[in-house]
Amino acid sequence: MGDVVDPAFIQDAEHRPKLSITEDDGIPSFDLSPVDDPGSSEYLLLVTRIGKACKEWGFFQVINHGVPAEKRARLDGAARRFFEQSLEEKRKVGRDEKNILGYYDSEHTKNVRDWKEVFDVTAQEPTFAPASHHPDDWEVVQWNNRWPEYPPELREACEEYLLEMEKLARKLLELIAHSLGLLKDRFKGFFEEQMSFLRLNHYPPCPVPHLALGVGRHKDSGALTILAQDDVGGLEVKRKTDGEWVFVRPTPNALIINVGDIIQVWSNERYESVEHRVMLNSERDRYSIPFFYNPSHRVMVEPFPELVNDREPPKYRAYNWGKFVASKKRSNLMKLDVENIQIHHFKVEDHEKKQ
Ligand SMILES: O=C(O)CCC(=O)C(=O)O
Ligand SMILES: [Fe+2]
Repeated sequence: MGDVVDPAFIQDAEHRPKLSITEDDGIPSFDLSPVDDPGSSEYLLLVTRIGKACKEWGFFQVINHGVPAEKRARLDGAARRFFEQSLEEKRKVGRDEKNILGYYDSEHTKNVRDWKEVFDVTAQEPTFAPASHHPDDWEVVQWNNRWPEYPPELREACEEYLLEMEKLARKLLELIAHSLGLLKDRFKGFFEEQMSFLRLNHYPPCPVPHLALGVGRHKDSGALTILAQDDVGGLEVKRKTDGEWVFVRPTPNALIINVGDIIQVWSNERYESVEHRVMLNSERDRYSIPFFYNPSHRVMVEPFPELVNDREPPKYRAYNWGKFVASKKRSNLMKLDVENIQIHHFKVEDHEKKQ
């Protein structure tokens, strides 16, 4: 990315990272092996702990999650080989307005450019999505994956890893449903015709890690994210108790889970989607692979009636997931100088609530 740093990458002073890192015990960590034995006391304990972590942190880490290490290693290797190529090669599978998937290197978060390059792969081929953000336009388009010639194993590595991610996401949502007192399969129907996707992230070394970020502070807008990070580290989570940015120490083969905005709305804010960001460093390349578990574009996202009552009326109005994504993509692509669409735009204000 050159020696002279493009000002587009520079964060406002208040959002710049502190390079000395804050570590407390960090986000909670769980062994997921009891998941295959529902009804056992270990399973119930896990449900309680996951509920607590979702409430207190919005983030947790899991080990013994059932995703085979060799599948992760294979994808990691393929991702590194893909990003090693020249920009010209990578741009052959570059994203544009029509083709939303594939490679790009100029994402902005809150209008500051992220120091990273990515390759996006959809979980369901094809993925159906609204053609536009216009509320009256119900035309649906298809998103298809773009596969580069090199490395040839990338496609299969993504496809087999995606199946593992879906399996794990379903299990995690069952645990989360239990923890909210909902039926185990309460979330399931929303993910038929899902809009989930896998993102391969590469953060090159940065000459100004004190001024720029790999990903600026943000919340994930989908339901659930499952993140694999390498051993370099850089992810920071905003601690709910005091707003401090807390470093997420890399743990070999662990996966990091966070609840997204959709779970915040579904749960009527019992659980909150938490801000996070990615710090850079001047020496090492960092790679990470988030899987974003997203429902069908048809889904109207709103608080579950089971979690709403007279004392806790719905905190959000229903919104359509597909249109939400379409509005977000539009403002990202056009770099509109307005705030991106956010769930708080659907928030029921206090004065609108029934007394
Ligand atoms: O790379 C990471 O550790 C996190 C990336 C992330 O938060 C995102 O892509 O939404
Ligand atoms: Fe994120």
